[in-house]
Amino acid sequence: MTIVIGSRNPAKLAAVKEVFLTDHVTTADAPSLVSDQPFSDEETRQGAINRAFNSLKAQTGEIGIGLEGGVMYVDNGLYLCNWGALVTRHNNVFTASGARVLLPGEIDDQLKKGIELGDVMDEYAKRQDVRKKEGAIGIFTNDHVSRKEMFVHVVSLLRGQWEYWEQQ
Ligand SMILES: O=P(O)(O)OP(=O)(O)OP(=O)(O)OC[C@H]1O[C@@H](n2cnc3c(O)ncnc32)[C@H](O)[C@@H]1O
Ligand SMILES: [Mg+2]
Repeated sequence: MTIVIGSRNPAKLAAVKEVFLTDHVTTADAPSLVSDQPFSDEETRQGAINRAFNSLKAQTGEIGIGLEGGVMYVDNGLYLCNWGALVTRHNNVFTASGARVLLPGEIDDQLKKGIELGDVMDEYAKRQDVRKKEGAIGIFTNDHVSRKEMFVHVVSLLRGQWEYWEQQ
């Protein structure tokens, strides 16, 4: 079985390989068709769904997976939010979201200026490619949960739903 993932981000790729216990994962340039920095649950989820559909259009495979990172407000606090979508060749869609953590006000201020979280995090943490490694979630949880681990949970939720509804 070949899985197509709509991203070349290594944290996302590693999560899919770990959950599906396979190296038959190909990466595709799959547009999310939402903002580079989604700002709500709805927009982030839609980005994941679009990436999943577009990855199966770009390359042949049994399932397409889209993983999208975004942020959202709860009251006045800006939280990290992440969504995943799994699409089958019959166009059935399964979705799931990831853990949320609060981002500090100064990150919120930078994002309001239109800078992407990935770039803001490198500057804030004085590290490079945070988005491909521990992620903002790793920084703000003192490395207890990495971006890959967070996506492992999301992809497990996708795989489990797909098995429940289609593999029995
Ligand atoms: O190559 P793609 O798959 O697009 O990977 P990406 O790192 O850009 O990730 P997303 O598009 O899913 O996320 C949208 C933006 O939010 C950033 N982002 C989301 N979650 C993050 C995290 O945990 N740490 C750092 N940046 C994050 C990301 O770098 C982008 O600027
Ligand atoms: Mg991106």
